[in-house]
Amino acid sequence: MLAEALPAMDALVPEAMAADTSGPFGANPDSTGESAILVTVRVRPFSPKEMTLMAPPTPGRHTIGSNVGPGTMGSKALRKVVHVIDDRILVFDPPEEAGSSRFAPTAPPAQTNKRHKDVRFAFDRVFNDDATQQEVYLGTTQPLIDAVLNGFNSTVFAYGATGCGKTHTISGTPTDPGIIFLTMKELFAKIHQSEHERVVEASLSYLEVYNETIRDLLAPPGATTTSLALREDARRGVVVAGLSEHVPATVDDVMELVLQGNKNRTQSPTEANATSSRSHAVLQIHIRQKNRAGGLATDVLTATLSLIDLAGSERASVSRNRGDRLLEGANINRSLLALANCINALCDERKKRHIPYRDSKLTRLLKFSLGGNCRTVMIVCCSPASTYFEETYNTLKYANRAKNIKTKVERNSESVKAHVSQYVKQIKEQAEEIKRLRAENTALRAQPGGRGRSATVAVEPARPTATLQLAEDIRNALSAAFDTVRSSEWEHASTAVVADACAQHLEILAAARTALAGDDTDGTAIIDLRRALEAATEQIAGHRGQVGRHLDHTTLLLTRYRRDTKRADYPAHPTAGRALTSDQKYRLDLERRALELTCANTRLGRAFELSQTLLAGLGRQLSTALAGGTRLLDGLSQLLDAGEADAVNTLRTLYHAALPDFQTAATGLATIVTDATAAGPAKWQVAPPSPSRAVSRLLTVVPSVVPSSLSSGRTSPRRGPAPRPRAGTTSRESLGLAARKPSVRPSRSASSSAGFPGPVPPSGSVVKRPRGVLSAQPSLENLKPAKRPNVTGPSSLPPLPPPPPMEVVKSSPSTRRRPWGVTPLADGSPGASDRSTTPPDGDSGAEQSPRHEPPPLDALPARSILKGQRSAPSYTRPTAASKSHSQPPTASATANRIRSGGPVRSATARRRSRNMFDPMGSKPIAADAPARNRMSARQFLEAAKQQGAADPGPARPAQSALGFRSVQNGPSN
Ligand SMILES: Nc1ncnc2c1ncn2[C@@H]1O[C@H](COP(=O)(O)OP(=O)(O)OP(=O)(O)O)[C@@H](O)[C@H]1O
Repeated sequence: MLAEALPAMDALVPEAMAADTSGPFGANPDSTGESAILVTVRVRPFSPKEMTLMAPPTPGRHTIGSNVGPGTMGSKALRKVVHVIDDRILVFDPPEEAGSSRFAPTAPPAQTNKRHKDVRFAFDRVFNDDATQQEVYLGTTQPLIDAVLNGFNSTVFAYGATGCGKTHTISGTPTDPGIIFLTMKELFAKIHQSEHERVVEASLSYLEVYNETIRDLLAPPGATTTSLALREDARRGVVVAGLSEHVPATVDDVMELVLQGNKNRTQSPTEANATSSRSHAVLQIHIRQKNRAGGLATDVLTATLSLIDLAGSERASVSRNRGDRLLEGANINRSLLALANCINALCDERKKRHIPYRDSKLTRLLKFSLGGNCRTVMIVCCSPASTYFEETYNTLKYANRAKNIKTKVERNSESVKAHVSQYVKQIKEQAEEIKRLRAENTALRAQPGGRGRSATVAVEPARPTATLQLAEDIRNALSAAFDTVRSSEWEHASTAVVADACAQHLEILAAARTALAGDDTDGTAIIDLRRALEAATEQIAGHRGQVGRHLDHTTLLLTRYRRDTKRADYPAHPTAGRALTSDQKYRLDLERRALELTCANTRLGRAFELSQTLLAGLGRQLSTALAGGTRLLDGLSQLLDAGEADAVNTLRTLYHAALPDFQTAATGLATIVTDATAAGPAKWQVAPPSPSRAVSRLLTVVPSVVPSSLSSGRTSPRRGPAPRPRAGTTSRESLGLAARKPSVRPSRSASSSAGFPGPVPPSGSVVKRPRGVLSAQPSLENLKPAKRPNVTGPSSLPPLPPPPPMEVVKSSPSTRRRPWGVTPLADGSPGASDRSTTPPDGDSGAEQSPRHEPPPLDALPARSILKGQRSAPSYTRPTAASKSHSQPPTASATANRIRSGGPVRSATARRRSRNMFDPMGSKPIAADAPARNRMSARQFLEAAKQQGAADPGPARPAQSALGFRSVQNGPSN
């Protein structure tokens, strides 16, 4: 009859309610990761007390307790206010007769004046009073177990008025266990099943919220149990500080802990419920799992399953509580009201911006279950009796509202990159386990009948030799299958490591390319560098493609081989199940486990070995990069030695752009070497290579290359115009540095036709940089013009002749000559200007400045020019006294030291700079490269000679060997 009435009932259900019933488990997230809270209702049977107030008893009706007698009908007569229609729909307070007529259409309608609410509710699942614990478990919590094992947080909470069956549903009784036990049983069974593939760690905590304080229900003896603090953690959500965590090994351990916690839970008899829970109890199981087979990066899945038994709401008038009970009741009601407010706000788009979670401890605890990353199931418990009329109605209303709450579900997966030292640890652990398993197996083999095994395994009568043979065959098949797997895994692991390295390489190159992208494109060397970088990127991308394909292939092979191992195992054998003794099965299990571990170990070993090799390779690459960097620095310092203003400005920019890359490379190198060192010796597999000598050497020089200001928030280089010379100093022009304004870049043809800009030092002279240029190395902002005597005001000065990039003094080793305009201080360091200083040879005729007189060109060895002040006599080398208030070493000196690995330049470095003027020094110079890059020292001198002879005029634009033009404008009026 009920079934006949159903279509009619369906038609009566409002659309809005019916719409939410799609799919029994709305807890599954949709494509946006949103998951509606699954709301289920459980109607408990009438209690014996309620039964006594009811009449007449319905035959076959379920009651709580078996010795319930028929009740009497009177003024206090109870009626049933909740009618379950089907597993989705219930009706609250239908008119008794109308309700009856609905269920029994043939019955005549009775007359009644009483108004009934007659509200129909649709939920994701409705359990009638005859539903068993198992049914409730299957319909609510069971689907969450897979979710938890897949890394999704999940919560189940029971909600309802006092005495409506929340504790019964969540905890149950020893004879009729509830959701906690059933969940744990299945969870642990699943963990056990996957133990060969995954390492699963389960821990458990149990707390109660009593009178707005949080107490640990499983606190170790002596530990404080009261008032634990709640904290919010961005990663783990809400965390209770100081809560004890327990690691149960079996489901029995879990039950023992839960029972112990329940004993500690605050429970008191009330008018409404003899075993009323006076607190909200929260049991949390934290699962953390990762694959046994370690790879380069291991995915770690974490999830928390919370099972919550809320305290029930109660009306003081009904419960007639006094004293402590009254206070408890008030607190319970307050927190449940806060919960109801949160539910309201979560369902109301206008209020969604502020959810009042902070109003109670309970709502703070449930914050992520209601509005966060969690799949949530709400079990609403209600009594069918009319004594609970208001409570049940309110409960159902809130439950109906809660259906609209959506949580955002995300998988808690984090990828943990395996450190080389982790491989070592894992390999060691697994090697020990293999050893132990093999030893156990051997011991078992040595004892026919398997009597040596643990007492838990029953001793079975010896089987005929045929079964022994069968076991042996299976064992051989297993070994063979695992051998294939092992070699395949070996290859797979290698490919995976290479693929990973490729990806990292590409990342590094991409970063370098981005860094270069913003550079001054006029520097040909930079353009070439960028091209080289792009070519390398393409090459590696191609390589990665190949490796990727290979990886796919090895993955396929591996899957196939692993399937073969399963086939070789004894459960797959048609007769093995019956023929083998449990001892034999046990041994085969051991064998399989040992083989699995051997495979994993081989794979790890391979990954470790390859990682080490790649790290060493990367170290080498970085050291090459650093060496390239030092050559770049060297080139820059040479250009700076040339003292041309445009070159200085451009190079300053380039130089500062290069420094951060340099620092990154240096830091990367340091990390690699630290990693390689930290890995420690892995004697049984491969010894980690010690950092190469080159790498160590580079490490020692890195700090001197990267200015300390960079590592501690570098002050940004001055990129604007150079500081104006202070009054009393000579203008830039007078120092031979070009004015900034007319920074016209030369065309290529102009640059090739232009020659050496200024005079060349005479034979037997050494070239000295004007004091102040590169005075503090390597940051160019320290570049200041040397102080010159303030001869006249700028406006009265006639145009100056082109200034020399370097100052020249005689290079007689015995004679220490001061450069023009520089007087050594008493301590021997270069000092103030001194016009009275005897000018160098050949300077005597110069009216304005003797230093402008070109010395005989051919007298100067090319090396002297190219090396600048490096070959200067002791003047440039500071004395002990000057070192003490020390200038940092010059850029070229540092670069030189890095390049040569010490204070002495290598023969190669000297030869290179003698033969070819390649400021970047990092690439072979192509035959068709621009002339400025191909100019040898000899050509350089020739050009300079011609230029010097052809046009010594003072106002000629100067052109450096790199093509940067220094425009000599003369003082402006
Ligand atoms: N489905 C059911 N089947 C049999 N007995 C039930 C069922 N639900 C509840 N009971 C019984 O009803 C009584 C009250 O239930 P329970 O203690 O679980 O209520 P509660 O909602 O937890 O109350 P409180 O909020 O006060 O703790 C208990 O004796 C319990 O065994």
